[in-house]
Amino acid sequence: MSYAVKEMFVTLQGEGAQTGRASVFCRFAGCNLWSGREQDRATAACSFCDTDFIGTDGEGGGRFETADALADTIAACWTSTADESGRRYVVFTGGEPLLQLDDALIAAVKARGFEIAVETNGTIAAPAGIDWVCVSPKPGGALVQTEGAELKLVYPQPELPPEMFEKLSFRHFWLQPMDGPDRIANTEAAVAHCLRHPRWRLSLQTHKLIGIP
Ligand SMILES: C[S@@+](CC[C@H](N)C(=O)[O-])C[C@H]1O[C@@H](n2cnc3c(N)ncnc32)[C@H](O)[C@@H]1O
Ligand SMILES: Nc1nc2[nH]cc(C(=O)O)c2c(=O)[nH]1
Ligand code: SF4
Ligand SMILES: [Mg+2]
Repeated sequence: MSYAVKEMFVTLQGEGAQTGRASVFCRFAGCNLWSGREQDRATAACSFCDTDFIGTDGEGGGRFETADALADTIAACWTSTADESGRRYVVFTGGEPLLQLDDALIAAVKARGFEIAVETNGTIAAPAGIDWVCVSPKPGGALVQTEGAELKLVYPQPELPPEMFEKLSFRHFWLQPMDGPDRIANTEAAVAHCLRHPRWRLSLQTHKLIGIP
């Protein structure tokens, strides 16, 4: 199958337990919970998205006809900045990456020495072979992927109180303040929740704080 990639770049993972880690970000085009058009935002299943994932016109984006072609581009992206001491790491995100990430692409990036992470809304089961699954539940999408490395709940979402998720099989439980007009109040509320409920830790979008992608 072919793959539609909005953009690809090297940066530090900004969120969750892998914060600070050098990563290739491969952002797939398209999502199952929002069209990506502003006129559809209010009625979308996920309405607070901070990302442009429409099309393939971003930096490093494009259409890739084969898994090998995309994996070669990911590997070239890594070597454009990192030395070859190993620790190759690719984060598949989007949009919703599990609409496109398949066994062939997993095998192709693994063959090039990458550890694989995915950022998903949890509405599609993750294929085998992903090393780090981060699930971020959304109100308009039934949760199918109920285990993984970390659950990162954007906070607050009145329909999704943190208690709903505490029994699920994740190693880390994060509250990430919802960015947007209420970011400061949302951050205060997330801090207050983490203080009262120590199972939850605060995840800040550190890349935004320091102005990197
Ligand atoms: C753009 S999404 C793409 C991956 C996938 N569709 C998902 O929702 O997890 C990447 C991460 O950003 C988070 N995110 C999106 N909009 C946000 C916002 N306004 N404030 C904080 N986090 C946000 C998502 O919850 C997810 O953890
Ligand atoms: N630096 C950085 N870290 C991130 N972690 C998750 C992101 C995403 O949009 O999926 C993201 C992103 O867009 N940039
Ligand atoms: S599910 Fe993820 S990519 Fe899709 S609209 Fe929501 S935050 Fe954005
Ligand atoms: Mg982002």
